[in-house]
Amino acid sequence: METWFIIVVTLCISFFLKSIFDIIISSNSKSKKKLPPGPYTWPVIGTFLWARRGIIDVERILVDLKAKYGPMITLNMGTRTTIFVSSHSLAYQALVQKGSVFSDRESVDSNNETRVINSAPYGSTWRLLRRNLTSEMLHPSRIKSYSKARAWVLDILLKQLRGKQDDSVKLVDHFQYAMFCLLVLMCFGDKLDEPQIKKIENMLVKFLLGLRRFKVLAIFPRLGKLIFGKLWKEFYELGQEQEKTYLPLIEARIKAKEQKTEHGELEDEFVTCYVDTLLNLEWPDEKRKLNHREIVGLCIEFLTAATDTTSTALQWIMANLVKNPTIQDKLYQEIASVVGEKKSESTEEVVKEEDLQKMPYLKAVILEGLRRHPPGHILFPHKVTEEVELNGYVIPKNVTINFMLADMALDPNVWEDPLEFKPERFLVEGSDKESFDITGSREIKMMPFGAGRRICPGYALAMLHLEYFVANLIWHFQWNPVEGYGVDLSEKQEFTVVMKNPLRARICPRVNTL
Ligand code: HEM
Repeated sequence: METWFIIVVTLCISFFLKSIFDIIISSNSKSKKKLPPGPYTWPVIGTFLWARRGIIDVERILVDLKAKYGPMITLNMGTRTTIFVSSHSLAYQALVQKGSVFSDRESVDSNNETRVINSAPYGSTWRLLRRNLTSEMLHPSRIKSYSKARAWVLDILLKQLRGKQDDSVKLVDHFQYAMFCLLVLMCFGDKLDEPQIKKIENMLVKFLLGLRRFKVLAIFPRLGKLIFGKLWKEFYELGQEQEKTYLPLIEARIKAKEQKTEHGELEDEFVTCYVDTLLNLEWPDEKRKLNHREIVGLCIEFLTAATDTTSTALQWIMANLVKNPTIQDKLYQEIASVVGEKKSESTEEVVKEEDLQKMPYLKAVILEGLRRHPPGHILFPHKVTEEVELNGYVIPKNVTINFMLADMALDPNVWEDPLEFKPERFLVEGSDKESFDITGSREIKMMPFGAGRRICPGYALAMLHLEYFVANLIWHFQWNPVEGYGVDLSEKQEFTVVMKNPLRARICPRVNTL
């Protein structure tokens, strides 16, 4: 009896909220145009049901719904209306041609305490933080200044792999650790020891894995604290732990810089790190520098955005090379021909960064990996700055728009044999050159890094990391499947979409006699 009562009351509240919500949406809309079509979802109940589903689940449902409703679908997810776009040309119109309108984000924090690039609304805070990252950290000259750091990390990775040549090695753990070594150095400017890096890695992985559960706290921020007290406590404690770890690193950096400046010139080794750039930054409206908590938030964003995405992509690419020995062999031949040419000049047998430009097939392998297995399947949610029309439908200011990038990358109208791993598709016909515009500025065929004003600012760095590590992993080892344990390309949603059964491979050091 009690349960029935609760269900009936919930349905009534749901229905009431839905009606109110529909009225608000339609009265806010200035034009007579309609929202894109979509199935009916109950408010409140719908919110919880959708929040419990993973992205892969939602994606599957949407791919089915596409046949009925077309490339733009509206889902009423309880208190929020969400539009999903799965067409390349509509994504291009929205993100590139109408980029100034489609580049807003949902404000996740009403107190405006968390100021990070990804969740900043399209405006001055976003512009300041994004410009700082792109011009101070991701400028080609700064990226180049970290080449010694990349060589240091490559050495760590190769040593780890040489020492663990049994079949049971979970390779992604090594890829992830390597990315953390590199990005922690770029962030805090100090080579930390293994236990410190592992601590940061574990903390961040715990946070990322918890994100799906923590999502519910953001749906009803005030109520969430009361209803999900235990979850809130876990979230809060994790935040405290991160602050406790990062604050001393920031303070150590300030001290180290002061001491070096006191003793004259900063050393060659002293490459500007992300924390240095943030310490120099000032909020123009408030005329004050960033406080240390704000810097911690931006460091967490930097590490989150750059480590998990890249190690996930690296694992998918290596998995496809293990599965396709002919492709692996062709890639090895390309690397051998470039390194072979330089053999007389160099005694070290690593693939150097400057050699990568001469390897179009390598780039094609990386692009095919990102097409077939983009680490994120749906872009971070966008919003519009004002009501706008797209494809004859209205997009009101307060709805969320999701772009389904994985679905676009598998569209058989754009990609021949979309499920096949075929790097050749990225080589220009009749030549061995690769020329694909990953930014989508001329046309969008796939967009693993997004497109338009919110495009991933780290795409060039990510491509360099992938090319450098894949080239060296193939140059130093032959990668074979483990007997009785095939390469399984099933997916699983974590922070990114990862391999459900992580890659295991038999790796044999190569004797590179050129
Ligand atoms: C394979 C590696 C990577 C992939 C696949 C990837 C993908 C993406 C995607 C899909 C977005 C959302 C774009 C949008 O909303 O329209 C994004 C945003 C972002 N990425 Fe990446 N990313 C990668 C590596 C990196 C790296 C190395 C960095 C930094 C060093 C970085 C920093 C960011 C930031 C700060 C944003 C937010 C941009 C904004 O809202 O303006 N990412 N990334």
